[in-house]
Amino acid sequence: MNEPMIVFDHVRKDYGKVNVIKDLNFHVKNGEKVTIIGPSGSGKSTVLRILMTLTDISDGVIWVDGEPLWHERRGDNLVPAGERHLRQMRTQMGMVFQHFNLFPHMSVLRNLTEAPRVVLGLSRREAHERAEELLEMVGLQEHAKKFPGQLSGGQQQRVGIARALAMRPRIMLFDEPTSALDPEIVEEVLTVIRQLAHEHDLTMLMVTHEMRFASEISDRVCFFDDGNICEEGPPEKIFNNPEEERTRQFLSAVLSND
Ligand SMILES: Nc1ncnc2c1ncn2[C@@H]1O[C@H](COP(=O)(O)OP(=O)(O)OP(=O)(O)O)[C@@H](O)[C@H]1O
Repeated sequence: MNEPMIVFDHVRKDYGKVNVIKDLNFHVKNGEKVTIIGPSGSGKSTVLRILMTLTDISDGVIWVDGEPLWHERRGDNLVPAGERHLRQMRTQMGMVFQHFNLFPHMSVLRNLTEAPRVVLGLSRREAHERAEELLEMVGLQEHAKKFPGQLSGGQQQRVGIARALAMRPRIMLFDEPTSALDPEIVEEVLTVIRQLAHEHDLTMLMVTHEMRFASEISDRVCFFDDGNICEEGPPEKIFNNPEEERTRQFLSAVLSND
Protein backbone atom coordinates (compact mmCIF):
# COMPACT_ATOMS: atom_id res chain seq x y z
CA MET A 1 0.00 0.00 0.00
CA ASN A 2 2.66 2.48 -1.03
CA GLU A 3 1.24 4.22 -4.08
CA PRO A 4 -0.86 7.28 -3.24
CA MET A 5 -4.45 6.67 -4.26
CA ILE A 6 -5.55 10.19 -3.42
CA VAL A 7 -3.42 13.34 -3.52
CA PHE A 8 -4.62 16.85 -2.66
CA ASP A 9 -2.01 19.26 -4.03
CA HIS A 10 -2.39 22.81 -2.68
CA VAL A 11 -6.18 22.61 -2.78
CA ARG A 12 -8.31 25.61 -1.87
CA LYS A 13 -12.06 25.83 -1.65
CA ASP A 14 -14.07 29.01 -1.27
CA TYR A 15 -17.81 29.27 -0.92
CA GLY A 16 -18.32 32.78 -2.28
CA LYS A 17 -16.02 34.95 -0.20
CA VAL A 18 -15.61 32.37 2.54
CA ASN A 19 -12.42 30.31 2.38
CA VAL A 20 -13.25 26.86 3.72
CA ILE A 21 -10.25 24.72 2.63
CA LYS A 22 -6.84 26.38 2.85
CA ASP A 23 -3.91 25.20 0.74
CA LEU A 24 -4.53 21.56 1.64
CA ASN A 25 -1.83 18.99 0.92
CA PHE A 26 -3.02 15.54 1.76
CA HIS A 27 -2.15 12.01 0.59
CA VAL A 28 -4.00 8.74 1.10
CA LYS A 29 -2.25 5.52 0.13
CA ASN A 30 -3.86 2.70 -1.78
CA GLY A 31 -5.75 0.56 0.75
CA GLU A 32 -5.21 3.00 3.60
CA LYS A 33 -8.02 3.69 6.09
CA VAL A 34 -7.98 7.33 7.12
CA THR A 35 -10.31 9.08 9.54
CA ILE A 36 -10.86 12.83 9.58
CA ILE A 37 -11.88 14.32 12.90
CA GLY A 38 -12.30 17.95 13.88
CA PRO A 39 -14.67 20.66 15.01
CA SER A 40 -17.92 21.49 13.25
CA GLY A 41 -17.34 23.71 10.22
CA SER A 42 -13.64 22.83 9.86
CA GLY A 43 -14.18 21.53 6.29
CA LYS A 44 -14.27 17.74 6.85
CA SER A 45 -17.39 17.04 4.77
CA THR A 46 -16.22 19.45 2.10
CA VAL A 47 -13.12 17.28 1.55
CA LEU A 48 -15.31 14.21 0.94
CA ARG A 49 -17.78 16.10 -1.25
CA ILE A 50 -14.90 17.42 -3.37
CA LEU A 51 -13.64 13.86 -3.87
CA MET A 52 -17.10 12.63 -4.81
CA THR A 53 -17.21 15.51 -7.35
CA LEU A 54 -20.26 16.99 -5.63
CA THR A 55 -18.42 20.22 -4.78
CA ASP A 56 -15.79 21.79 -7.04
CA ILE A 57 -12.44 23.26 -6.01
CA SER A 58 -11.25 26.85 -6.25
CA ASP A 59 -7.54 26.14 -6.73
CA GLY A 60 -4.99 23.33 -6.72
CA VAL A 61 -5.10 19.83 -8.22
CA ILE A 62 -6.45 16.54 -6.91
CA TRP A 63 -5.11 13.22 -8.21
CA VAL A 64 -6.95 9.92 -7.90
CA ASP A 65 -4.86 6.89 -8.80
CA GLY A 66 -2.58 9.07 -10.90
CA GLU A 67 -5.36 10.82 -12.83
CA PRO A 68 -6.43 14.42 -12.21
CA LEU A 69 -9.92 14.50 -10.69
CA TRP A 70 -11.12 18.02 -11.40
CA HIS A 71 -8.89 18.50 -14.48
CA GLU A 72 -8.19 16.79 -17.76
CA ARG A 73 -4.84 16.54 -19.48
CA ARG A 74 -4.51 18.57 -22.67
CA GLY A 75 -0.99 18.06 -24.03
CA ASP A 76 1.26 19.01 -21.11
CA ASN A 77 -1.41 21.14 -19.48
CA LEU A 78 -4.27 20.50 -17.10
CA VAL A 79 -7.55 22.11 -18.02
CA PRO A 80 -10.82 22.07 -16.02
CA ALA A 81 -12.55 18.72 -16.43
CA GLY A 82 -15.70 18.28 -18.47
CA GLU A 83 -18.75 16.34 -17.24
CA ARG A 84 -17.66 13.16 -19.05
CA HIS A 85 -14.30 13.05 -17.25
CA LEU A 86 -15.97 13.76 -13.91
CA ARG A 87 -18.52 11.00 -14.48
CA GLN A 88 -15.74 8.56 -15.36
CA MET A 89 -13.67 9.51 -12.28
CA ARG A 90 -16.72 9.32 -10.02
CA THR A 91 -17.17 5.61 -10.79
CA GLN A 92 -14.08 4.89 -8.67
CA MET A 93 -15.72 6.31 -5.56
CA GLY A 94 -18.64 5.33 -3.38
CA MET A 95 -20.05 7.64 -0.74
CA VAL A 96 -22.15 6.94 2.33
CA PHE A 97 -24.02 9.97 3.64
CA GLN A 98 -25.15 10.93 7.11
CA HIS A 99 -28.81 10.96 6.00
CA PHE A 100 -28.57 7.83 3.80
CA ASN A 101 -29.79 9.61 0.62
CA LEU A 102 -31.55 6.49 -0.68
CA PHE A 103 -34.07 6.80 -3.51
CA PRO A 104 -37.32 6.73 -1.48
CA HIS A 105 -39.56 5.65 -4.39
CA MET A 106 -37.39 2.64 -5.28
CA SER A 107 -37.25 -0.74 -3.54
CA VAL A 108 -34.10 -1.68 -1.65
CA LEU A 109 -33.12 -3.97 -4.52
CA ARG A 110 -33.63 -1.27 -7.12
CA ASN A 111 -31.63 1.22 -5.02
CA LEU A 112 -28.75 -1.22 -5.47
CA THR A 113 -29.25 -2.15 -9.13
CA GLU A 114 -30.13 1.21 -10.69
CA ALA A 115 -26.66 2.79 -10.92
CA PRO A 116 -24.81 -0.43 -11.91
CA ARG A 117 -27.31 -0.89 -14.74
CA VAL A 118 -27.46 2.73 -15.91
CA VAL A 119 -23.86 3.82 -15.29
CA LEU A 120 -21.90 0.57 -15.64
CA GLY A 121 -24.23 -1.06 -18.18
CA LEU A 122 -24.64 -4.30 -16.19
CA SER A 123 -27.39 -6.66 -17.32
CA ARG A 124 -30.44 -7.01 -15.09
CA ARG A 125 -29.25 -10.42 -13.97
CA GLU A 126 -25.69 -9.30 -13.18
CA ALA A 127 -26.95 -6.28 -11.26
CA HIS A 128 -29.40 -8.45 -9.28
CA GLU A 129 -26.76 -11.03 -8.42
CA ARG A 130 -24.38 -8.35 -7.23
CA ALA A 131 -27.15 -6.66 -5.21
CA GLU A 132 -28.18 -9.91 -3.56
CA GLU A 133 -24.60 -10.68 -2.52
CA LEU A 134 -24.26 -7.22 -1.01
CA LEU A 135 -27.59 -7.41 0.79
CA GLU A 136 -26.46 -10.66 2.32
CA MET A 137 -23.20 -9.04 3.37
CA VAL A 138 -25.05 -6.27 5.21
CA GLY A 139 -27.61 -8.76 6.60
CA LEU A 140 -30.64 -7.43 4.71
CA GLN A 141 -31.43 -10.10 2.15
CA GLU A 142 -34.95 -10.45 3.61
CA HIS A 143 -35.68 -6.79 2.93
CA ALA A 144 -34.94 -6.56 -0.80
CA LYS A 145 -38.52 -5.77 -1.80
CA LYS A 146 -39.17 -3.15 0.86
CA PHE A 147 -38.95 0.59 0.36
CA PRO A 148 -36.50 2.71 2.38
CA GLY A 149 -39.35 4.22 4.45
CA GLN A 150 -40.20 0.74 5.75
CA LEU A 151 -36.73 0.25 7.25
CA SER A 152 -35.11 1.48 10.45
CA GLY A 153 -32.35 4.09 10.23
CA GLY A 154 -29.65 1.46 10.82
CA GLN A 155 -31.09 -0.74 8.09
CA GLN A 156 -31.32 2.22 5.69
CA GLN A 157 -27.70 3.06 6.34
CA ARG A 158 -26.68 -0.54 5.67
CA VAL A 159 -28.55 -0.27 2.35
CA GLY A 160 -26.61 2.98 1.76
CA ILE A 161 -23.34 1.13 2.26
CA ALA A 162 -24.42 -1.75 0.00
CA ARG A 163 -25.57 0.72 -2.65
CA ALA A 164 -22.19 2.45 -2.67
CA LEU A 165 -20.40 -0.92 -2.88
CA ALA A 166 -22.61 -2.06 -5.78
CA MET A 167 -20.57 0.22 -8.04
CA ARG A 168 -17.40 -1.69 -7.03
CA PRO A 169 -15.57 1.49 -6.04
CA ARG A 170 -11.87 1.52 -5.17
CA ILE A 171 -12.42 4.32 -2.66
CA MET A 172 -15.18 4.50 -0.04
CA LEU A 173 -16.08 7.82 1.53
CA PHE A 174 -18.09 7.84 4.74
CA ASP A 175 -19.53 11.16 5.90
CA GLU A 176 -20.59 10.75 9.53
CA PRO A 177 -22.38 7.49 8.70
CA THR A 178 -23.77 6.99 12.19
CA SER A 179 -24.49 10.48 13.45
CA ALA A 180 -28.18 10.46 12.38
CA LEU A 181 -28.80 7.13 14.15
CA ASP A 182 -30.17 6.33 17.58
CA PRO A 183 -27.34 5.21 19.87
CA GLU A 184 -28.60 1.63 20.15
CA ILE A 185 -28.39 1.04 16.40
CA VAL A 186 -25.05 2.71 15.75
CA GLU A 187 -23.23 -0.55 16.41
CA GLU A 188 -24.97 -2.52 13.63
CA VAL A 189 -23.68 0.01 11.09
CA LEU A 190 -20.20 0.14 12.61
CA THR A 191 -20.03 -3.66 12.41
CA VAL A 192 -20.57 -3.53 8.64
CA ILE A 193 -17.95 -0.80 8.18
CA ARG A 194 -15.51 -2.67 10.42
CA GLN A 195 -15.96 -5.79 8.32
CA LEU A 196 -15.32 -3.80 5.14
CA ALA A 197 -12.21 -2.23 6.59
CA HIS A 198 -10.77 -5.56 7.69
CA GLU A 199 -11.73 -7.77 4.79
CA HIS A 200 -11.29 -5.54 1.73
CA ASP A 201 -8.40 -3.64 0.24
CA LEU A 202 -10.60 -0.59 -0.31
CA THR A 203 -9.13 2.81 0.33
CA MET A 204 -11.36 4.35 3.00
CA LEU A 205 -11.77 7.94 4.06
CA MET A 206 -14.19 8.58 6.88
CA VAL A 207 -15.47 11.59 8.79
CA THR A 208 -16.78 10.50 12.16
CA HIS A 209 -17.37 11.54 15.73
CA GLU A 210 -17.07 7.91 16.87
CA MET A 211 -13.59 8.25 18.33
CA ARG A 212 -13.29 4.73 19.68
CA PHE A 213 -14.31 3.29 16.33
CA ALA A 214 -11.90 5.61 14.49
CA SER A 215 -9.11 4.44 16.71
CA GLU A 216 -9.97 0.81 16.03
CA ILE A 217 -10.17 0.82 12.24
CA SER A 218 -7.89 3.65 11.07
CA ASP A 219 -4.32 3.46 9.90
CA ARG A 220 -4.16 7.22 10.30
CA VAL A 221 -6.23 9.93 11.95
CA CYS A 222 -6.19 13.52 10.65
CA PHE A 223 -7.30 16.31 12.93
CA PHE A 224 -8.81 19.08 10.83
CA ASP A 225 -9.08 22.61 12.08
CA ASP A 226 -10.02 25.72 10.15
CA GLY A 227 -9.74 24.20 6.68
CA ASN A 228 -6.49 22.35 7.01
CA ILE A 229 -4.80 19.42 8.72
CA CYS A 230 -3.61 20.59 12.10
CA GLU A 231 -2.13 17.25 13.15
CA GLU A 232 -2.11 13.70 11.82
CA GLY A 233 -0.69 10.35 12.81
CA PRO A 234 -1.54 6.81 13.86
CA PRO A 235 -4.63 6.66 16.07
CA GLU A 236 -2.71 5.70 19.21
CA LYS A 237 -0.55 8.83 18.80
CA ILE A 238 -3.40 11.26 18.04
CA PHE A 239 -5.72 9.93 20.74
CA ASN A 240 -3.17 9.24 23.49
CA ASN A 241 -0.39 11.66 22.88
CA PRO A 242 -1.34 14.57 20.60
CA GLU A 243 1.24 17.27 20.09
CA GLU A 244 -0.96 20.22 19.20
CA GLU A 245 -2.85 22.13 21.84
CA ARG A 246 -5.88 22.44 19.50
CA THR A 247 -6.01 18.66 19.09
CA ARG A 248 -5.86 18.20 22.86
CA GLN A 249 -8.64 20.71 23.43
CA PHE A 250 -10.87 19.13 20.79
CA LEU A 251 -10.34 15.59 22.09
CA SER A 252 -10.91 16.52 25.70
CA ALA A 253 -14.20 18.23 24.72
CA VAL A 254 -15.52 15.34 22.62
CA LEU A 255 -14.26 12.55 24.87
CA SER A 256 -15.85 14.15 27.93
CA ASN A 257 -19.22 13.88 26.10
CA ASP A 258 -18.58 10.27 25.13
N1 LIG B 1 -22.87 24.84 -0.02
C1 LIG B 1 -22.30 25.68 0.85
N2 LIG B 1 -22.39 27.01 0.69
C2 LIG B 1 -21.79 27.85 1.55
N3 LIG B 1 -21.07 27.47 2.63
C3 LIG B 1 -20.96 26.17 2.85
C4 LIG B 1 -21.56 25.19 1.98
N4 LIG B 1 -21.26 23.97 2.45
C5 LIG B 1 -20.50 24.15 3.57
N5 LIG B 1 -20.33 25.46 3.80
C6 LIG B 1 -19.55 26.05 4.90
O1 LIG B 1 -18.24 25.53 4.81
C7 LIG B 1 -17.71 25.29 6.11
C8 LIG B 1 -17.22 23.85 6.20
O2 LIG B 1 -18.34 22.99 6.10
P1 LIG B 1 -18.19 21.41 6.24
O3 LIG B 1 -19.58 20.84 6.13
O4 LIG B 1 -17.17 20.91 5.31
O5 LIG B 1 -17.66 21.28 7.73
P2 LIG B 1 -17.56 20.02 8.67
O6 LIG B 1 -16.22 20.09 9.30
O7 LIG B 1 -17.90 18.79 7.90
O8 LIG B 1 -18.68 20.34 9.76
P3 LIG B 1 -19.72 19.37 10.55
O9 LIG B 1 -18.90 18.53 11.49
O10 LIG B 1 -20.60 20.34 11.26
O11 LIG B 1 -20.45 18.58 9.48
C9 LIG B 1 -18.81 25.63 7.10
O12 LIG B 1 -18.58 26.93 7.59
C10 LIG B 1 -20.06 25.61 6.27
O13 LIG B 1 -21.03 26.50 6.75
